[in-house]
Amino acid sequence: MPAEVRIRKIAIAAIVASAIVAAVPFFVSSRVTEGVTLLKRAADRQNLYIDLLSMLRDVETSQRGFVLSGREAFLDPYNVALVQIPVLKRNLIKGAIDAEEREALDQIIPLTDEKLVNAAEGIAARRNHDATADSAVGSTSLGKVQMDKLRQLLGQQISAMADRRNNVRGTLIEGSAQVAYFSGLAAVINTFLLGTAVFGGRRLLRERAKVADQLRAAVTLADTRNQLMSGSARMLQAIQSAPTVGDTSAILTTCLTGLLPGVSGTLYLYRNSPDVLEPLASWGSADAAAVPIPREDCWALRFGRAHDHCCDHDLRCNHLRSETRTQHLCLPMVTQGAVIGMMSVRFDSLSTEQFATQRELVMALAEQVSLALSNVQLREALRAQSIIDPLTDLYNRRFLEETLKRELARSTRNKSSLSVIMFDVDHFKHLNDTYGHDAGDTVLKAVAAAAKGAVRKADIVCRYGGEEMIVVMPDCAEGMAMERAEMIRRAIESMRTAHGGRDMPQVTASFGVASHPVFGVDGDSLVRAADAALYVAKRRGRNNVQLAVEG
Ligand SMILES: Nc1nc2c(ncn2[C@@H]2O[C@H](COP(=O)(O)OP(=O)(O)OP(=O)(O)O)[C@@H](O)[C@H]2O)c(=O)[nH]1
Repeated sequence: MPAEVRIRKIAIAAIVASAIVAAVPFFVSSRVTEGVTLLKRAADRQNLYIDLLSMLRDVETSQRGFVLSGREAFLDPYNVALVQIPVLKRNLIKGAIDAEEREALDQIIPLTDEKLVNAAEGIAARRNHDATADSAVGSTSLGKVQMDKLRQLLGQQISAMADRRNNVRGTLIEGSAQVAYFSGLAAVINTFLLGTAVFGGRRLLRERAKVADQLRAAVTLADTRNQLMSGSARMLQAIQSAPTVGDTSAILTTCLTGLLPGVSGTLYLYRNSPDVLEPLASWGSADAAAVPIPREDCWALRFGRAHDHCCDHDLRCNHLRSETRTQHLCLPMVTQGAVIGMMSVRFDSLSTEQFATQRELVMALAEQVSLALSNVQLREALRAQSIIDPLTDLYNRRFLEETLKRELARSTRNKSSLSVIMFDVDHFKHLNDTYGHDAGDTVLKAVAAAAKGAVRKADIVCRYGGEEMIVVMPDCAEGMAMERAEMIRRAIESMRTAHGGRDMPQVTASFGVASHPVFGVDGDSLVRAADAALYVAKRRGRNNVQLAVEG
């Protein structure tokens, strides 16, 4: 039964029961009221009988005093009684309580009248004769007999009224006890019903508050999930658009801090070695200067599955040895069956419920981030393959052409200079023919490395084709380019190589230098000018640097 219906039923029962219980004392108390009226009536009647008796005594005493003394003053109480007794009689007759009393009154009233007549006769006789007149004395004697009878009858009524009062008083005490009992009972029952209704109401309110809390929590959870979904979608989109894996570092730090409140961590990737994890990004309160960690330092990578560090009994990874007792999770980052890295996560002061939710979220995010990062890695690799010459590790000709075009445009825009150095290994055919093609390859690699080592970071060293190489030097005028070419020449001349356990002979190279805009305004004309200068260098005995001729 729904709680509301239950409460409504209890409330109706409480109202009905209170009405019934309240009516009981009312009925009981009406009986008490009736008893009080009876009590008062019995008391009034008792007083009437007492008064009548008292008046009759006055009549008796007055009469006797007057008969004996003949003094009128003795008749004062008699005269008062003559006025009062008729009133008393009327009241007694009018208010007779029951047949029994009426029967008694039937004796008392006539006897009272007779007594008054007797007294009047005695008094009259005394007035007419002297004090010793027989009639006066005789009436006094009769009066005494009458008085004795009246005293007896009135005494009986006074006692009867006293008994009646006692009975009514007993009934009243009993009624009061009943009123007290029922009032107490009513109070107890009402308190119980009221308590039940209040308790039920409170329970209902609590249940309602609980449901409201659950609803609020569900809405908050849905909001949080929506925010998470849109936040993680934004992060993944940003990762996908990053040109290199290195560029995803800042994206991960920013986005993961926002997406995972109360969670800190570091994301590691295998980059240059399959045995060493290199930190890519840290977020939250994790150490931003995380260091590379050997693969075997992490149990998650050894087991190939998520590894929790929740209590002292969990195996603790070496890379977490300095961490105190917070909850940790190490998570291999797997994509298409291959482990590309590891996420080490710390949960800062989360409740058990929050921990479970955040852990689930971290697992889901790690999976998505793994996929996105592996896409970036793949794209980076493909891109590198398409622009990097696999033998010398220099940029290839395609990249050179693109770069030259872009750099020339920038140079024109900025009105800055740009130089191109073209160089070619001398007598390379002879070296190939003498030591073999593989030995030639070794020398080419060494020449490329020497050239790269002799130029600035901003300069772009490319393999133009065969044993020909070009260096594009942005913001570099011809004088500086000549110097730089000379440095490369000396670096090649002084390098020592070996192949197949045999020392290779010293190699040299010839150089042609051309600068923009003096020797050419576009890439082709600039390269042609450098090539022409290189040709001059070859003709002038090789192993030298020549500046292009203004054309
Ligand atoms: N080992 C090797 N040889 C290459 C490669 N590319 C081109 N060559 C060779 O480089 C040689 C270039 O020879 P040439 O153009 O005659 O020039 P050279 O022998 O260096 O003579 P000069 O340039 O006049 O000093 C050819 O024998 C090519 O086969 C390469 O990738 N590896």
